[in-house]
Amino acid sequence: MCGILGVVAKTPVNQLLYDGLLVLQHRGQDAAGIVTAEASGVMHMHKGSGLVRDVFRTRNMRSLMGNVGIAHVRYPTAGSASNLAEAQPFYVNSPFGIVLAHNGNLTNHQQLKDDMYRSNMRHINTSSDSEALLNVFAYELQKRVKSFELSPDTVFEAVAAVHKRVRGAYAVVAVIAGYGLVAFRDPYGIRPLVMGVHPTPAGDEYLLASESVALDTMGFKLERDVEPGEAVFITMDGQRYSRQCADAPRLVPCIFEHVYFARPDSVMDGISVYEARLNMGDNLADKIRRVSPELDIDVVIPIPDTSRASALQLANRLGLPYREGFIKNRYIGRTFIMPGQSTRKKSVRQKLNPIGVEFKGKNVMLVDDSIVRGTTSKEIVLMAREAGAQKVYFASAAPAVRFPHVYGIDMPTRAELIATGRDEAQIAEEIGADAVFYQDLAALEQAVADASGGRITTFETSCFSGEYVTGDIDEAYLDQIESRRASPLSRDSDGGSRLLDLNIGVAEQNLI
Ligand SMILES: O=P(O)(O)OC[C@H]1O[C@H](OP(=O)(O)OP(=O)(O)O)[C@H](O)[C@@H]1O
Ligand SMILES: NC(=O)CC[C@H](N)C(=O)O
Ligand SMILES: [Mg+2]
Repeated sequence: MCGILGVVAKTPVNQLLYDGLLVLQHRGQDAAGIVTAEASGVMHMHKGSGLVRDVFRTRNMRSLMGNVGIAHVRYPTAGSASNLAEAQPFYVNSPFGIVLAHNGNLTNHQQLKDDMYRSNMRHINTSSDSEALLNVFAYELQKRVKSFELSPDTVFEAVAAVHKRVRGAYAVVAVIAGYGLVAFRDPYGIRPLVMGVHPTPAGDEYLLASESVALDTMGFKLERDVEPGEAVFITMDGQRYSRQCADAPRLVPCIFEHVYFARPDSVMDGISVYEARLNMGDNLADKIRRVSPELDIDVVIPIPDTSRASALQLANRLGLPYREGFIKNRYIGRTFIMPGQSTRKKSVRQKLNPIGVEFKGKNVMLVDDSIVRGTTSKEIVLMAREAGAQKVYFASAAPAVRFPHVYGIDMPTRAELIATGRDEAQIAEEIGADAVFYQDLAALEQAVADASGGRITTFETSCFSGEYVTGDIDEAYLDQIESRRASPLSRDSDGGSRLLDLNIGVAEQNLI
């Protein structure tokens, strides 16, 4: 998952975008970038590999001038990890000059890349699907612009054309130099995008973000979500226009945002992530009581951070004590979104350390939000036993992850998933637990639907169900992404910093 921001303000936006990226850091730790735009049309970019605080220095911030801008934190799903050439935003110089930041993953990006080259004579220089997306948008806009007068209608027609050509998940913010900010969301609204307003004496300012937490902390009031298929165009001087650009939009948001990705203090599509997680805890408790009414649990312990809300509620519902048995090193990032299995494995032990007294001689119920590769659960169960636990049960607030995720979460091969080819008893054995309990999919959907007040009942659940909402994913597609990933030339080895871009600042540590 990535985090995106787009802003049209009345004063310089460099600090606001930097601060906003810091609150979206949990959505991507691989690279970060900001582009600001001046009314004259001049744009400034700085991006680099690593965490937000490592990419931007004071001197870089000073060069980011302008009252309009976009920003991105990357967690790669296409192309390769730690490849500076794929850090976002991307830039293309025609028409007008456009920069774009994308959260999601396009399922037809190879096709798009070919079409761009063969039919539209546009060169895509990286393996990033987002660069392809930018070029599709630029091409469709160029086809429609007649002069230097760019009307909202033309922008919306270009977005409508993008919806027709592009498949998969995309929440997008872009700046058209000298004209304004464009934001749009795919016709299923798989990835989130919220819009906030900040009134000033000089007029309203607008901030679009992946999560509402960025609006809260920047002093913007959450106004609404960008609708699935909708595009919003805000001119440099703050005139706002919006239009539905998809033929058959239908909100089917990604349920994994609520399970793991988003911060609990965010509200997306009107759903409080925190409330959804509390409901998951309730439903998981009911399942445990139903399938193992005699289970002898002394204490419920969360695997920090993400499972805390669900674990707390599960303990309440079962009438059991809840204890913080693992202390998290706050300086280690999220392990699931780190590239490379060996880094992830090492990080679990660096990140979490048990408090002996909570384990010694006890039967513990460990609760996590999800078990994906099993990296965390295997280490944690072992740590609980080493700390003296008698029995170790493990509960997951999400169902077993059995299918690749193709819409912006990096879990593409079935071979990597611990649940592949194993039932619950075998998974328990694999992670060394006495028993494993998974949430049922219907109960997970119910938990999130309840948090929406019953307004939203369908979710993108493919990694649990194998049903892909965009309708273009079949066995052959999954086999193809799996074989590409398994090949020695894929991902990290794609390497090389083929950086062709706006005259930008690049974090210096990457210029070796
Ligand atoms: O089965 P796995 O492949 O290990 O993946 C699942 C684990 O990874 C995530 O934690 P992460 O450390 O990324 O973030 P958190 O601190 O927000 O829980 C998630 O919360 C699970 O704990
Ligand atoms: N996680 C995401 O949203 C990734 C965006 C884009 N597919 C990339 O790999 O850069
Ligand atoms: Mg975790």
